[in-house]
Amino acid sequence: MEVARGLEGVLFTESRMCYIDGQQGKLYYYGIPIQELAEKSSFEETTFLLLHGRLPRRQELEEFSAALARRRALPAHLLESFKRYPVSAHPMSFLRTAVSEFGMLDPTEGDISREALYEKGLDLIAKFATIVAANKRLKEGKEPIPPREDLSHAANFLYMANGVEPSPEQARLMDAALILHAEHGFNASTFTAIAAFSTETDLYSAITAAVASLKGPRHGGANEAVMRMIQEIGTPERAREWVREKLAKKERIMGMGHRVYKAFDPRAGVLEKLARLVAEKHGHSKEYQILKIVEEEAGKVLNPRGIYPNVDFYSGVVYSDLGFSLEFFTPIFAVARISGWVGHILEYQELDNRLLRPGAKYVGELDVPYVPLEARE
Ligand SMILES: CC(=O)SCCNC(=O)CCNC(=O)[C@H](O)C(C)(C)COP(=O)(O)OP(=O)(O)OC[C@H]1O[C@@H](n2cnc3c(N)ncnc32)[C@H](O)[C@@H]1OP(=O)(O)O
Ligand SMILES: O=C([O-])CC(=O)C(=O)O
Repeated sequence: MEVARGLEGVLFTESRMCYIDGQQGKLYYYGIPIQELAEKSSFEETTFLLLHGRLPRRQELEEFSAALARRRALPAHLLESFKRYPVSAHPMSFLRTAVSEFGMLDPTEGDISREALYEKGLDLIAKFATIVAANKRLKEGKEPIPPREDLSHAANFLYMANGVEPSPEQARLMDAALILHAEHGFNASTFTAIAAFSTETDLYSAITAAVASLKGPRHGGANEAVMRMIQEIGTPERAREWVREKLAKKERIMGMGHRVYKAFDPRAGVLEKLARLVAEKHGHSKEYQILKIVEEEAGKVLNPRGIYPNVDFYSGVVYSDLGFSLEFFTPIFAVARISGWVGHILEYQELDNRLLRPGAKYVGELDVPYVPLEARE
């Protein structure tokens, strides 16, 4: 049997949730093009789609949105614990620990019946935003702000994070970003969640594992790395030379390249437009200009090899504009992706539900004699 390095090209299950055409740069959630969802949908509606496989009717959407809103507040015990987490911790470590601790507070933690999974999933989807916003406030030396039920998920997230009600335009930007990041097939973190869940572990454990996987700079952590790259480059004038030097040293340009897309990631296309909008309107033009030059200069070498900007390339410019420092970029990704993780766990349990256990080609020796300790060289 051939080794599929990095599991590339391996199909391990079926799914209806997401279709990616990597050659054409197209993405669909349950068959709906991502651009349409980003423009017309809301995080709540897209989450309903990911959990139910279809768009909600008006009343269903109202009830679903209200159910999420009711679940936003965190238990007092968890809020107290947050104050004892190290302030210096990375927000992804904070989130990973918070999800794990939240699981310990659930007396029915291990119930993985479909109904329980759905309810616990809704709880996590609602609470991720509250956890990340509370962490932001604590890092800023301020008290966490309790959620409001009268705001949309995106608007309430910004309200809790920044302490002021966002403008409709800001809420719309956050909504679009959350929709764009909500789902992407069997990326590393979703696969991690499924691998964990396939052992019939509890939902919190599977999601804790997924958060841990998203943190890595080859995956969700790349959005933070892109902003660090912008800071290192410093000025648009330096960008071309920086890229040439980087590529000459065979180093990677963060936010570019993808296992599946060999064309422009359609999400990066939408985010580029949003980043341009905030650059023109609100003065993040330096960051945006640097990215445009990096995209062009690196593209000369990388585009012919099928390497283009991915979802993590332009998102940070939008998040900065919404008041977040770079350490919070990956947690914002998680606030969105939790919907995809929960959706996939529900789907996997229904469609497949088999233990994941790949193999490796053995390349070691056999029947190696056991040498007693005294006799070893
Ligand atoms: C939400 C997301 O997870 S999107 C991805 C976020 N990650 C990043 O932006 C990090 C930068 N990108 C990368 O590291 C890669 O493109 C990955 C890990 C995302 C996907 O790569 P893979 O499909 O596994 O390809 P692999 O790592 O084998 O690279 C193939 C070749 O392309 C090159 N390459 C891939 N990405 C880049 C890049 N960003 N810059 C420069 N070269 C690159 C590699 O150096 C390698 O070259 P070689 O064949 O000469 O050794
Ligand atoms: O699909 C992947 O491998 C990574 C990605 O873009 C995502 O998780 O959004």
